[in-house]
Amino acid sequence: MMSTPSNRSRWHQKFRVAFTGLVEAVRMHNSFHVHGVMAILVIAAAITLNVQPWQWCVLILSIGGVLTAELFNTAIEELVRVLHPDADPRIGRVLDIAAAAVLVASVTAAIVGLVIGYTLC
Ligand SMILES: Nc1ncnc2c1ncn2[C@@H]1O[C@H](COP(=O)(O)OP(=O)(O)OP(=O)(O)O)[C@@H](O)[C@H]1O
Repeated sequence: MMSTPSNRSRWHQKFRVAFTGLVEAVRMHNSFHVHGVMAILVIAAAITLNVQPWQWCVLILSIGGVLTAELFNTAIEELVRVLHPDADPRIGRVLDIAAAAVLVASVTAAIVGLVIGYTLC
């Protein structure tokens, strides 16, 4: 299919709103700073240990998984703040489950990093 100027501007708009969302999430939530520092440390270790291309892929997928989980968690938190700012145990459960998704992604990523690090030492 031909890429028309209107298609291109629609895609440009999609990238623009997604990038704006990313910047907003990082600006408003400190958790991203922690994940960012961890990601930089992992990338620095991977460069120092001269990891294989497939190991790079696994590490990048793990980092992406954590950041994606944190973005969904942040989106749910922001939605709750707008739609239901009052305390409610049912809302609390939803937020706890979203936080659990970040925990699972982070622990999995840490195990992946440890396994790759162990095989290289
Ligand atoms: N409206 C609410 N009703 C019930 N419990 C809530 C509500 N808002 C927050 N909580 C409880 O507080 C916990 C922390 O929620 P909060 O949205 O403050 O995340 P946070 O600690 O600020 O996370 P982050 O650092 O990612 O912003 C939730 O997991 C939930 O248990």
